[in-house]
Amino acid sequence: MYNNNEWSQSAKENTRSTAGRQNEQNNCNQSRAPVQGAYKNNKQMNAPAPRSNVMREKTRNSDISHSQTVGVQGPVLVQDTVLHETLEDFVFSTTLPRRLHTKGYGAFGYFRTTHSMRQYTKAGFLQTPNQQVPVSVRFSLASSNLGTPDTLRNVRGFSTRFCTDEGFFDLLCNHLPVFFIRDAINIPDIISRMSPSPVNNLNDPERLWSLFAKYPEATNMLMWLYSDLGTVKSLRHIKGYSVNAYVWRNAQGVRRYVKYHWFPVAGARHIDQEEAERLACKDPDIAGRDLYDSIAKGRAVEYELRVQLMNPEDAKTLPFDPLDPTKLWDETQYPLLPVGRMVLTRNPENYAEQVDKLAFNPANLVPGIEFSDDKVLQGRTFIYPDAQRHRLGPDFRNIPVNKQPNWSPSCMVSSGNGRCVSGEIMRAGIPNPDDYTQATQRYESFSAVEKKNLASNIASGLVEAQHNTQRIVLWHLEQVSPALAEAVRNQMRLCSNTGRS
Ligand code: HEM
Repeated sequence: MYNNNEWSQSAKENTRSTAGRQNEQNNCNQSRAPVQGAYKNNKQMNAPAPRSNVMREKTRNSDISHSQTVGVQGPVLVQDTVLHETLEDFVFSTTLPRRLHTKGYGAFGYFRTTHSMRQYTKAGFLQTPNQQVPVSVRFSLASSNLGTPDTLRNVRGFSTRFCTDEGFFDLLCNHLPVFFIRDAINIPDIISRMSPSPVNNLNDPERLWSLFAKYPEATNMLMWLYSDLGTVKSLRHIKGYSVNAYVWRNAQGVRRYVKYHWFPVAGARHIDQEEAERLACKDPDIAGRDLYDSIAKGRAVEYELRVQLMNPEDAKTLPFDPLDPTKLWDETQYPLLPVGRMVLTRNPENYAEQVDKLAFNPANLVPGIEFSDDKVLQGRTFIYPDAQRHRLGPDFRNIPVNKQPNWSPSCMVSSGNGRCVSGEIMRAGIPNPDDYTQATQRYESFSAVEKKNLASNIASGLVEAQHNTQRIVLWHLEQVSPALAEAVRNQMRLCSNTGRS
């Protein structure tokens, strides 16, 4: 039990500890944040009073586990600033959730360059083998709320902050290599179709499947998301893809397009829909727990970084637009070059401060790494800090986990300096959309079991959509492969007959 003096002393210590904790929680300094002291004080403050003291303390003004009242049962005084502060602290203790990628988990460690990339980029941390920089990583579920089960069909986010001598380089990746659309202006529409109905807040298959009906360019993503790669139980076993192409520029000013790929050293693994649904009931946080427990047991979680590089001139001869994020680059034509290895060794000690407040931004680049003209990436360049101003406040860059020494807007890397670009201003689609070729290649690469699962995964959702939406989606599938469309139709009949979806 605290008397007044003890309490105010404790409160002061607590405030000090919190400030200290924040300062020490710049994830990049890799020190273990000494947070225990702060928690201990919190625990002491919240600990129930020993029973023998309760009656005696009831009559005292110093008992901060009770509101200030007139008499024992009397009304609570508005002047009770202790009560007011306590409740305000509680109400304002959380930040707003992310608009996308809401549910997530964090881990920290380091990235070591294994192969010099000097030939391709002047980025300081990629010049010499064995250079090492601290990293912060957040894994997430793209379309989620805080209660979304980890295993359900979804895109997983895989964001890494490299804390380099030249500033933060944020590499935001997804676990699937292609995206739904090729122009950022369509994002609000597709996110709204993936979200619960505004009428009743329930998931509505018609909304989701109307997305695949409306956007033919999403057909390639459909092949990836509705294969068993869309269901995952361990983040230690996912790949990561930048999806968008960026630009690397070397010291001589030569520009190359680059796509990033993470490979889990423990191997890539996924599960099927049935297993995903079973695990969603058993442990909705299974992927986060698996990550945390592995690191807590001292088992490092590792990924290898590789890149594909392309001469921008190739865009003139390729059958598709290499800056279209609904497309992959052929790995035989653009081989994966090893760059380095990331090792995650440390769990967060305070998720709210160290992970939730991380403000990843595809515009956090370092000299030698720039944007390409990919229309989705260009749309992303300013919306992340806008979202973070709203979510974390206008001072989000000064939150310890986001703070870079001597940062000012002039530290941002502006892409494309020196390029000469001209043309008529317009709103137009790309000349070579080619929405189905890669989807067909993907489908043809599947084994018999993978083809069967894809058809049944699509059918179990599509069967719930309206007839016209089903008709259009089946038409897109027909363009991919008549055999796939037929398999989905058969599965849908089966679902309707058995009343199972
Ligand atoms: C125009 C298209 C897109 C828009 C408008 C958009 C917007 C956003 C926004 C607003 C957030 C939340 C930011 C925050 O509050 O901190 C977010 C998070 C994220 N986005 Fe995007 N996004 C787009 C496309 C993509 C693509 C193509 C990728 C693929 C790599 C991607 C990967 C991520 C990841 C991994 C996160 C989670 C970051 C974290 O863990 O904090 N996004 N996005």
